[in-house]
Amino acid sequence: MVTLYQNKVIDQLRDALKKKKHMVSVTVRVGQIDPLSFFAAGETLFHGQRFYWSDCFHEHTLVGLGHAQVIKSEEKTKKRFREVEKAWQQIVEGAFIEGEGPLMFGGFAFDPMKRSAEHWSHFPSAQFVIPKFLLTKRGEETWLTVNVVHESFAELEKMIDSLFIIHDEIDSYDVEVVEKEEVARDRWFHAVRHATDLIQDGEIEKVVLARELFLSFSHRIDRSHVLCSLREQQPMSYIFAFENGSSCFIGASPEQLVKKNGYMCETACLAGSIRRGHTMKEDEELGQWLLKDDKNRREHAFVVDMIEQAMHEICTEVIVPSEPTLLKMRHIQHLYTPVQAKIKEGVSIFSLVERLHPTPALGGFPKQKAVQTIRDIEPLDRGWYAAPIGWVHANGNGEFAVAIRSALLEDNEAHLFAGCGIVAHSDPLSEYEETNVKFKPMLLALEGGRR
Ligand SMILES: C=C(O[C@H]1C=CC=C(C(=O)O)[C@@H]1O)C(=O)O
Ligand SMILES: [Mg+2]
Repeated sequence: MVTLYQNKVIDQLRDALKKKKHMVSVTVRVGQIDPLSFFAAGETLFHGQRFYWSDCFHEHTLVGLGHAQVIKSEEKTKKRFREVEKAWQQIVEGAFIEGEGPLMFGGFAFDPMKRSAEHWSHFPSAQFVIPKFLLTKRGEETWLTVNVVHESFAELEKMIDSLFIIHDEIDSYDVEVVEKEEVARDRWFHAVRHATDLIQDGEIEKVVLARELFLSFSHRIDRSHVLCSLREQQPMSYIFAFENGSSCFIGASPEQLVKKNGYMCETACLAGSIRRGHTMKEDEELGQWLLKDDKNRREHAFVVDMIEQAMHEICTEVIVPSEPTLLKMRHIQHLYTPVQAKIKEGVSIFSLVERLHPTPALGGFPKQKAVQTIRDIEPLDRGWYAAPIGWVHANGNGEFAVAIRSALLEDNEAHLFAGCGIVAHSDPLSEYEETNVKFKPMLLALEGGRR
């Protein structure tokens, strides 16, 4: 099925390629296409090379298919942020751009110094991709960007045609859990007690400890179905998926790391949690309790203080509300303080990410000691969990979320991750319960249910 815009994109590409630049990026306006159908349309041709992103308002959605170029870093230090930035600048400088321009999507490992698990082997210290096909939906408008490095027209035409085959609604999904294991449960409890000892001895003030659930299912996990459930069930979260080889990192995170739009930037402090109530009255009472609870307010205050300080170093006009409010997701409510600022001249989105990661909502406080403590006592490899994931446009704008409430999928298996902020008066059992609530969004989406 060849439509008007498919012809248009091919014609524009034909002209653009005459410019003999390293990469050609052409964007055309297209009609209404559901981003998830587009993701599903890439299943055969681009399996292992797809990504999906939608922001927490579900107003800005990106779907990438295929790899025009890939930026990878195995650098174990902060240099990885600059390596990625440099490689991206070179690509943008060498590109011929017609229309919106290319963007890249990808993420970073939480702590490249602690890499051990085989299941994370497809996910390096940093990896970003410039897709061959990028669908962008903002509000009611949709664009298709085609990025070409070395591709024949015949191949391109074939690919484009295959992407516009209309897919039926993604319907219900029948899978059963055949195995469920709480990975290193006892060692996690031990780590929490160890952390509270360190805090009480004054060694450290806060540390976030994560645990892992391993699940295997009766059938291969269908990534489009999981995204569809997440999109339906978590309307206030960033929805993301990043395929790499046979693995896919996927999730629905309520936590923004940073957004840059020209000179303006936003970030958010999200820490301190309680479940949702069964009735409106109970929900309201739980929320009020959370707003006043000392232990949760401490967890939250570390994040606000660190982010405020980091922002003052690279921004001006930093606005931080004096009191947190509640951010209510389907299963959980959090203490939430949004932050806005004006970025100083020359500060890129990469420097913002480098400065902020990991905030005390994911690492702890002080930062270096917290990361070292996690490295020493947490019984798992976080891989890309709790690390920055997001996009950067050729114009320097971009947005990153913190990849929590997430899972790593391979075939019929899933590794789920959830953590909690440990402070002086943390009770191991309540922290354990808190992580159980944080597992729920992914569990529900994987099981395909509607609880
Ligand atoms: C580390 C996670 O959550 C963080 C974000 C919000 C609230 C948190 C908390 O209350 O402990 C955590 O700091 C996770 O979901 O895996
Ligand atoms: Mg907590």
